[in-house]
Amino acid sequence: MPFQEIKLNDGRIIPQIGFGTWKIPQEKTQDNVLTAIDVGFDHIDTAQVYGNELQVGEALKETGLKRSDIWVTTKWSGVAGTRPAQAIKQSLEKLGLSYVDLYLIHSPRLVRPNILQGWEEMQDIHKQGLAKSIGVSNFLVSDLQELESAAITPAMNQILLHPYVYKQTKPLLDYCAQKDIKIEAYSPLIPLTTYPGGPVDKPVYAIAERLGVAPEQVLLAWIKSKGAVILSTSSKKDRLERYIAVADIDLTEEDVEAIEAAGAKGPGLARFRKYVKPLALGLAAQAAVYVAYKCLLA
Ligand SMILES: NC(=O)c1ccc[n+]([C@@H]2O[C@H](COP(=O)([O-])OP(=O)(O)OC[C@H]3O[C@@H](n4cnc5c(N)ncnc54)[C@H](O)[C@@H]3O)[C@@H](O)[C@H]2O)c1
Ligand SMILES: OCCc1c[nH]c2ccccc12
Repeated sequence: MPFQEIKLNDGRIIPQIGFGTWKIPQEKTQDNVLTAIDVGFDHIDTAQVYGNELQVGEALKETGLKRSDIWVTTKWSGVAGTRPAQAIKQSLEKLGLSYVDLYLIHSPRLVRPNILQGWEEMQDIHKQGLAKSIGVSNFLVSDLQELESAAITPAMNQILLHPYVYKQTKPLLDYCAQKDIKIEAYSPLIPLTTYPGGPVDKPVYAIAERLGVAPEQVLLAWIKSKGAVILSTSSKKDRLERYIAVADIDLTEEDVEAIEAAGAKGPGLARFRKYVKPLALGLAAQAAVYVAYKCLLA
């Protein structure tokens, strides 16, 4: 099955595979983005904190693509204490765009404990037309529940998704499906990049051999089977071509189940999740403020 047209809850259609730009050095970003577009990517994912929006913008300018032919996502990351209203203007300036397709709150840490208030700032950006769609990233069910009374339901939750975290993430996936919040899967290749030799390798390599494809393609096809948007990256053209070719790779139900059964035997969320829990320093600071307050009252 080719990549699906994923329809967001605001009616817009997002391409199912996107090229991620995290950790790409500024001096390589323009070239890497041009290569990605050259092999067929029409969706680029960046963020305020990646520090390469200017170079993404240069690449977009160089392609001469019509604005409607490319999907651009960026994120408010709270760099230098910026709030969304200021951050989006800076991002658009760097990207050389008048709007982004999708604007995300990069982490719930940026808006806790006043999640709804932070989201209302995103709604203002949407109202002004600076972002055609708005969403969140790394949000838990408890974070999303805070937004149930909001005027706009987030269109997207961009999250860590790979077979080692699937079972524990399933309640979040189910909640998002129920609220029509679509999922973007980041770091889908972690079983190969960070945890090679783990239990998922066996089914992934066996399926890859049977289908005559590469193991990374099997992992991306597994994400595709979940109806999520795939975010991946590489500086290598041949790898990017393989990612795009996942459009033509379909796993059987047995393949999907074998990958998930092996994933459930792996290390789970505690090993891989980074951008969700409150910062340890934040908690320590909160505790210190509380103690100081109690001392003042005493
Ligand atoms: N919202 C967030 O908090 C968040 C967090 C992480 C990533 N992201 C986004 O998602 C994008 C993709 O994330 P990622 O870079 O972690 O993705 P990923 O898991 O797809 O890893 C990509 C890496 O895997 C390597 N790779 C490909 N095939 C391989 C193989 N067979 N063996 C070993 N390595 C192989 C590639 O060369 C590349 O370096 C990012 O660039 C960013 O845009 C967002
Ligand atoms: O998106 C990639 C991971 C990441 C890098 N810096 C961050 C700041 C906030 C949330 C996530 C990230």
